[in-house]
Amino acid sequence: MSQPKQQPKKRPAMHILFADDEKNLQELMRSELPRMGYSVTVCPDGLTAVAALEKEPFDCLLVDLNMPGLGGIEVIAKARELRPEIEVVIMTGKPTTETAIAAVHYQVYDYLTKPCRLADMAGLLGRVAERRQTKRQLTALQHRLLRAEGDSKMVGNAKAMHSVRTLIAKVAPTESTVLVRGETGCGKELVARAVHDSSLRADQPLVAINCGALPENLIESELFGHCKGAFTGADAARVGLFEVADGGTIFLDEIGELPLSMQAKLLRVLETGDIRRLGDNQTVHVNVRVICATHRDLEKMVEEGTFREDLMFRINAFEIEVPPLRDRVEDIIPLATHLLRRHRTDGKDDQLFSPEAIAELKAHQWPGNVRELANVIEHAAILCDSFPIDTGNLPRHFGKRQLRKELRDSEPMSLRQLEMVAIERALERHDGNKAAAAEELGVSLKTLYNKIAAAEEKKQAG
Ligand SMILES: Nc1ncnc2c1ncn2[C@@H]1O[C@H](COP(=O)(O)OP(=O)(O)OP(=O)(O)O)[C@@H](O)[C@H]1O
Repeated sequence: MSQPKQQPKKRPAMHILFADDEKNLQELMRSELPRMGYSVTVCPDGLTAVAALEKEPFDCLLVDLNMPGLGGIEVIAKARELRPEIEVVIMTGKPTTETAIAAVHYQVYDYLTKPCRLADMAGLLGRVAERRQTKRQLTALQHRLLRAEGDSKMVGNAKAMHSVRTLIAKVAPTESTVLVRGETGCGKELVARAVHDSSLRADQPLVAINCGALPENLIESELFGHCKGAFTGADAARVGLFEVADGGTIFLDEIGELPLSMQAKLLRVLETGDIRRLGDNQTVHVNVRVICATHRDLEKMVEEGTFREDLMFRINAFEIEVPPLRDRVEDIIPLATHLLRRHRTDGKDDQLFSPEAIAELKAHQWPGNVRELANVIEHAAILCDSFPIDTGNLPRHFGKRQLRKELRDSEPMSLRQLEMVAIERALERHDGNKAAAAEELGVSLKTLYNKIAAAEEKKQAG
């Protein structure tokens, strides 16, 4: 006969540490808290509570302030030290200013005045549990984001990136609006994050929005929010991203894609700091630092009448130009290694790519910059069973596409001429460094010298 399936044991919604010297309350909590769906450890005094905190983690500390020996505030101070993530709820007979100040200091979530009704306690603990759940979800989301987008670490030491790093360091601690320019996928958002992370607002939110990704009618409500009923479909009020970013930074990516009507509204907000939710006639003042980015030629757009000149002057007070990846060839392999680590942890850093794969990666022109490199590396990480990654693991036709396009667009050439084009390109990319060019081309330094000498001879002869 088959055994009836055992139901998996339901995990309690929270593990609570209850500390109070009143015996009848201890008994009550021992029976009532599990009935509310929580597990509980009951302690009769402060010292026992601290010992329990040292032994195991808890979600919530429910603590009486007036206990003999170690008082509630001391227990809370110790809890913050041992378990910084714990939520604290105070129980007190008569709240005083001192306890209120201590509560703020130790980030106490809320308090219950004794004698309290069980229903009030259940309501409060329900809110604490929700808060724990939200925090857990936030951590999970941050983890997913980290896997998808990587951390904010800027990899690469190429000379072309030195001025970018210097500019970030200079502008970050100021309140200046920053315009990050550069081709698509070259790391503009990463630069914006670096500015925010090194600024005085680093512990406040950085909110990013892609101005090109939303239809015109949605972007205003996304940026400034709306009231209930402001337009068809606005079933509930919504806070805009400027309000979410209050105290922090807003990153307006692809600012060049912002429709003209929105440009005027954005300019007003940048000048006054006042925003108005759609459908509202009240304004709200926000304190937000603005960083914009674009791959478009804003000056040309101004000439063509598609971008407001006054807005351009407002946002380009300080510019950072991120160089394309093809101008920092020496960063390609360190970047590829860094990007590969998003997917694979095995293999030694210096044995992840074969010399041929390295040559192909370095020779590619990377029109999609680091984002394109990230995609190529993700593809290779999936295909490669064991390291090193070889050319066969790179996407099909990778590297050849660019050459084919150049060949299509060029005059007819001999093979020797074609070889020289490749050599000249490699030398250009490596600032004339022949050893680096030879490595990229997959030939020895001697062969490279021979080929250059032969080409010179031919030129002089004819
Ligand atoms: N120097 C770098 N070091 C590490 N990772 C980088 C670097 N530059 C770019 N990346 C990574 O490449 C990807 C693209 O970068 P990012 O989104 O910052 O580019 P972007 O210029 O803002 O792109 P778009 O033009 O599409 O908005 C991201 O995953 C980012 O983490």
